[in-house]
Amino acid sequence: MSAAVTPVSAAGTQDALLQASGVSIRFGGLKALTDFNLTVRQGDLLGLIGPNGAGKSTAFNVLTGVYQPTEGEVRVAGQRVNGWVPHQINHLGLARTFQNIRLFRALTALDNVKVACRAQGGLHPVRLGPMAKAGTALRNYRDWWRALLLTPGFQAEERELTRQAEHLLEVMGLSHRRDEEAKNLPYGEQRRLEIARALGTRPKVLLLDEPAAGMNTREKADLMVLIRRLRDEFSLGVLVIEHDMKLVMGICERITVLDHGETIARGAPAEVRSDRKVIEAYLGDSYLESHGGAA
Ligand SMILES: Nc1ncnc2c1ncn2[C@@H]1O[C@H](COP(=O)(O)OP(=O)(O)OP(=O)(O)O)[C@@H](O)[C@H]1O
Repeated sequence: MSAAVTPVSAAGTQDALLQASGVSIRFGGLKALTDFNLTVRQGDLLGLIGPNGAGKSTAFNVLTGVYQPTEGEVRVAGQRVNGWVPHQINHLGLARTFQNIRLFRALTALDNVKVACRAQGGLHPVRLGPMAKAGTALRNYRDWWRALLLTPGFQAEERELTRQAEHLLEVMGLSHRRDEEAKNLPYGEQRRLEIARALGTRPKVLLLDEPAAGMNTREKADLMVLIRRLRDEFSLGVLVIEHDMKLVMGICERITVLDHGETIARGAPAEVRSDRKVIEAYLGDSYLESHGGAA
């Protein structure tokens, strides 16, 4: 099914948690993403695939405020976020993991998640007026003293943050790593810790950039089950970039395929994997042969 056959529907935009409309971005002469459209709603489990350099990570970076679109619009929870920076967009309920793991390597697994849980309690300084900024500064000053004096209120908050972080470690199967430094965890567990940390910010939409990279077959199979469980348990919309076709085709209900920044196909896994353009640009005929032919 081609992208032209299934345009993004304008219907139901109110319940869209994340929406990209006509998003393009250029780096000098290179159009890294052209007229990109995507809608994520609660309960969605969507995939974004394509060959190396197709624009997948660029799409994530535009959606999360790392890059600003040259054209088009990004909305999170109905709010236009063009010009916003990543932590502001995160506060609206969008969290992500990275292709190259970005944990606080010298912090324990627990503290990595606690940092995220704590950050969610903060404000959006860039959007605040002078009065609100002064209020934030005062609050920071007060919090600094509370932490220094270990007031009962501070200790109660700490206990609650620890409880939340421990729960997320448990969900991600990492309780046994609670007090280990992130850098000492096996690669697959570091990837799961990144997801736990993203969940710490209490997102409504979770973007996973190659979550199975570097995992063995068993870990990938477990991850498939886990991603579905997270979607259901945390009432999320999930968007996954992944090169492992078994994983993408196995869990995603709809898939968008990019090539040279253009959306060349969009649809259910069965439609996408039998699309001639997708086979030519990405899957290759060997994929077809090993998966019993195409339409
Ligand atoms: N900051 C940047 N400046 C210049 N060019 C960039 C920048 N970021 C990405 N690009 C270019 O945009 C294109 C898309 O890159 P992107 O990383 O999004 O691809 P990808 O689909 O994620 O690839 P991969 O599967 O290898 O991660 C590439 O040609 C890349 O070199």
